[in-house]
Amino acid sequence: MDHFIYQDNTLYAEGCRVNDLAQQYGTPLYIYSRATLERHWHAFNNAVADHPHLVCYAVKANSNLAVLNVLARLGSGFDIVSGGELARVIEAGGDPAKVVFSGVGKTVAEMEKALNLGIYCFNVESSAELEQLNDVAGRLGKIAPVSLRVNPDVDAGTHPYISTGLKENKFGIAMDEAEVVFARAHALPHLQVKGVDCHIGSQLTEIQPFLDAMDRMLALIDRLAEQGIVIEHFDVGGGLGVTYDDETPPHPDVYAAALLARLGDRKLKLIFEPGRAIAANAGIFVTQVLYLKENSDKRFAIVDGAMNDLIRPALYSAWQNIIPVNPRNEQAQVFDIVGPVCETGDFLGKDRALAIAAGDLLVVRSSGAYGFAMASNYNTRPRAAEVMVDGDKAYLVREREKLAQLWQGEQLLP
Ligand SMILES: Cc1ncc(COP(=O)(O)O)c(C=O)c1O
Ligand SMILES: N[C@@H](CCCC[NH3+])C(=O)O
Repeated sequence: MDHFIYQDNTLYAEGCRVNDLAQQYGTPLYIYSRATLERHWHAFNNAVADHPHLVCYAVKANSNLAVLNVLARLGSGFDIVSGGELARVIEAGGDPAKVVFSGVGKTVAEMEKALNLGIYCFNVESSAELEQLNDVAGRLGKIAPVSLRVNPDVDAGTHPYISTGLKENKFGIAMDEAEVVFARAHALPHLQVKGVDCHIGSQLTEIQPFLDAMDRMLALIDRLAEQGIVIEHFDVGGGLGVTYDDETPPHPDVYAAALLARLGDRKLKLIFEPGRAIAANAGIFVTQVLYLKENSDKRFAIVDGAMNDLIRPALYSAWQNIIPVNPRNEQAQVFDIVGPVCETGDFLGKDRALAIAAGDLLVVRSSGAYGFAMASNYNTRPRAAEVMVDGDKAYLVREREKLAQLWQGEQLLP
């Protein structure tokens, strides 16, 4: 069930009118639906049913504290990639014992913090990181739980910028080195080998690449067992795609069933790191049309939201649906929806057929993941406010930045 639907010619976010939220909090504005976040998380968690597992929401997709808090209350785990994300998970009430720490560049300070909090596992991405983690753990008198992220060299069939599982990508340990690095991890005194991890990319709409990666990982796990290295969990990463346009990604039930079938009778605990599948369609981005403008071959709608707020169209040529909050019963015309930022790449959508006038509100759908999380202050624009709706209530979960806040900590020369 969609929680962003029209009633009486006006768009609602759950029980709240988007017009009212835009009026109250101003635009550009992100709106998230608690019910959708919960439904998506349960869809994942229920898909794996009673097989031992942990759903670790990928915080990078949307790290708003209220979003994290909604998921923490469901008992979610979290996949983090920085000390900042770890701090936010803790602030939001997340359980550090359900945190996995991914990323190719963990610093000593981040390792210390995570060890002191007692996270579930470090997903280690190189031999150098492994040695560093062993040293840090030894210094703190701790044993670091580790999983090695192995690069399976499979083509995820997604945008090259968000494909991570090919051998030319910077992520993970090469398959042909994996056994040597596992043996080293096993031998190091301040590490405990727990798992094998892989993540092959984002916005995957087919199951096959996941299964190809899994087959390679399971073969590795079997070879490790022969060497006496017992693996407790297999972290399948994130990457399950969503529908932005006409994509038909597998439902979590189908995806999980396919993975479980591949597992056979192995007793491995499964860890999932979904980000987009939970957050993308739980959020919308609301922007107001400032001006309409026409030149000899293009019609533009200049809106108050821009690439600094939502960079996916500019960065990946990503297509996200753009709809009016109050549809007009008039002839549609074709517009490029562009922001005020001084870049030709500053567009939210191109060639969209819409009936609109200055002052109208537009919604960019599927903006809950990699929307606000990738926002910047480019062109010294304050970042948008964020609102969470819960039935007919709405909560401001992050204020719009004020210009003065942008200058916090900045100084003139003496
Ligand atoms: C290690 C890791 N885990 C999980 C994710 C989340 O991916 P997605 O949002 O596609 O589920 C990412 C991002 O691609 C990632 O790099
Ligand atoms: N930011 C990307 C996804 C990257 C996933 C992070 N590993 C997107 O918006 O599609």
